[in-house]
Amino acid sequence: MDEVLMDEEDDCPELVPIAGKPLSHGTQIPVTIITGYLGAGKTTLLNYILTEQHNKRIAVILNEFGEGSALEKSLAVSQAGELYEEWLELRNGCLCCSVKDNGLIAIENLMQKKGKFDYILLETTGLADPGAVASMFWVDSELGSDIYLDGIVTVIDAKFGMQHLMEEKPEGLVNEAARQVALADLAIINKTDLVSSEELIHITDAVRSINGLVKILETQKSRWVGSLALAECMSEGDLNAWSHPLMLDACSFQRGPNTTPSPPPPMLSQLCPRVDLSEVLDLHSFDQKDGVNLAEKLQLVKTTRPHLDKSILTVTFEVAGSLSEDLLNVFIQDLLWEKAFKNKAGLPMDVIRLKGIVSIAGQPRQVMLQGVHELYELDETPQLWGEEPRVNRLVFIGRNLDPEVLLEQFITTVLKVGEST
Ligand SMILES: Nc1nc2c(ncn2[C@@H]2O[C@H](COP(=O)(O)OP(=O)(O)OP(=O)(O)O)[C@@H](O)[C@H]2O)c(=O)[nH]1
Ligand SMILES: [Zn+2]
Repeated sequence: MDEVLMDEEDDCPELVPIAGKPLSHGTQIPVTIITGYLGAGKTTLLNYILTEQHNKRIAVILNEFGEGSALEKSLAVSQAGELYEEWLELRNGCLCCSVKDNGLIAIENLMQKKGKFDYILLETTGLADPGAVASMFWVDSELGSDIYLDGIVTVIDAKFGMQHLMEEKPEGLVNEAARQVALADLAIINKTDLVSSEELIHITDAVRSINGLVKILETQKSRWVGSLALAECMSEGDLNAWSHPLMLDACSFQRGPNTTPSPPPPMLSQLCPRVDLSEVLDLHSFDQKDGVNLAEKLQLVKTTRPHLDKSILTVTFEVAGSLSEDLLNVFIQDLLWEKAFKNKAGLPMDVIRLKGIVSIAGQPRQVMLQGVHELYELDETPQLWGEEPRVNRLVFIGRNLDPEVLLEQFITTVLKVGEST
C-alpha cells in the first residue's frame, strides 16, 4: 500500500492545492456517507457491510454531533471487530474549518496509527444535513487530501419514511428527511417487511418525486433475505440498473415456468430485498469515473412533480449547443449563491443538488457539473464529444424550482448563440 501523506497538524491549517492534481483516485480512499432519518437502518446497513465478504479494510466513523452547542464529538472507528475511538474538539457550532480540518486530520491520524484503510463509511446522525458533511470531503479531495467523496447513501424507513418526509417545518426550513433524499446518490428503502406493496410503491414514488436521479434499492434489515429462486432473480443484470418496484416485480416473472413448485406469490416487498456491496460502495458519484456514463444516466432523468406539498423536486432539461464557461459560472453562482432566480410564486429557487454534462465552446471533451448546496465544480471528463450535435443536460434537485424559468434563464444567459461546437 502507498504511503500515507500527512497534513500538518495545525489548529486550523491552510490547505494549499498541490500542483498537478492527479486525475485518478489511485492513492485516495473513498468515503461513503450513510445518512437517513432516526432509526431508518443506517447502523444495520453498516453492520451488514462490515460482516459481508469483501477484501477491503473498511473503517466506520460515527459522526455523532451532540445536542445544540456540544463541543466534543466522538469519532469511533471500528474495523474488523475492533473499535477505536478518538475525541475531537469542536468550536462552538462552527461548521467551517474547525470541523472540516479536524475531522480530516483525525481520520488521517487514525490511518497513520492503524494503517491505511481501503474504504471509509461515515454514518451521520439521523438529523444531520449530509450536504455539510459531504462538502467537507468533496472540497478537500480537490486539495490533495487522502480521502475522496464516493457517494451519499440515504436509508429510508419504508414504514415511517412518508411521515418523516411530510413533517412540516417552520417557514423557510427544509425537512431533514427530504433533504437527505434530495442529496442521495443511492436511496435504500429499508424495512420493507413492515409495509404492504401499496405502501412501498407510495414511498418509492415519493422518493422518486424528490430525486429523479437517485438509484433506489429496497431492503429488509438492509440486506436481502430471499430464497434461492430470488437469488437467481437477483443475478439478472438489470437490477444493477435503476431499481424500481415494477422492475423487481418483473424479475419474479422472468423466472419462467421451471420454478416448481411455485411459491405463493410474493409480495412486491419480498422480492429481491438485498444490498450488493457493489451497489453501495464505489459509486463514484462525484468524480470523472461517473462522468463517462453520467451523460447516459442523465438522459433517463425526468422532471418530477411535487408529490408532497411544498416539496423538493427534480428539474431536468436538455439544450443543444455550446456554452460560455464564464457565463455558465455566472448562471450557477446566481442560482446557488445569490438565489437570484424565483419561481412564478416569487419564491427563490433553492438548489440542493446539481448535476450535469455540458459542452463548453472550444473544448473537445464533455464537462461534468456537480453541485451540493453552495459548492459546485466544473470538471473535464475524459469523454470526447462525438460527431453528433452537442447537448447540455442538467439536473437540478431542490425547492421552489420552476422548470420553465430555469430553462429560460439558462438559454438566455449561458448559451453562446452562433458559436460553432
Ligand atoms: N422490521 C425491521 N426492522 C429493522 C429493519 N432494519 C433495521 N431494523 C431495526 O430498526 C431499528 C433501528 O435500526 P438502526 O440500524 O439502528 O437504525 P439507525 O438508522 O442506525 O438508527 P439511529 O442511528 O438511531 O438513527 C433496530 O432495532 C433494527 O433492528 C428491517 O428491515 N425491518
Ligand atoms: Zn445508527
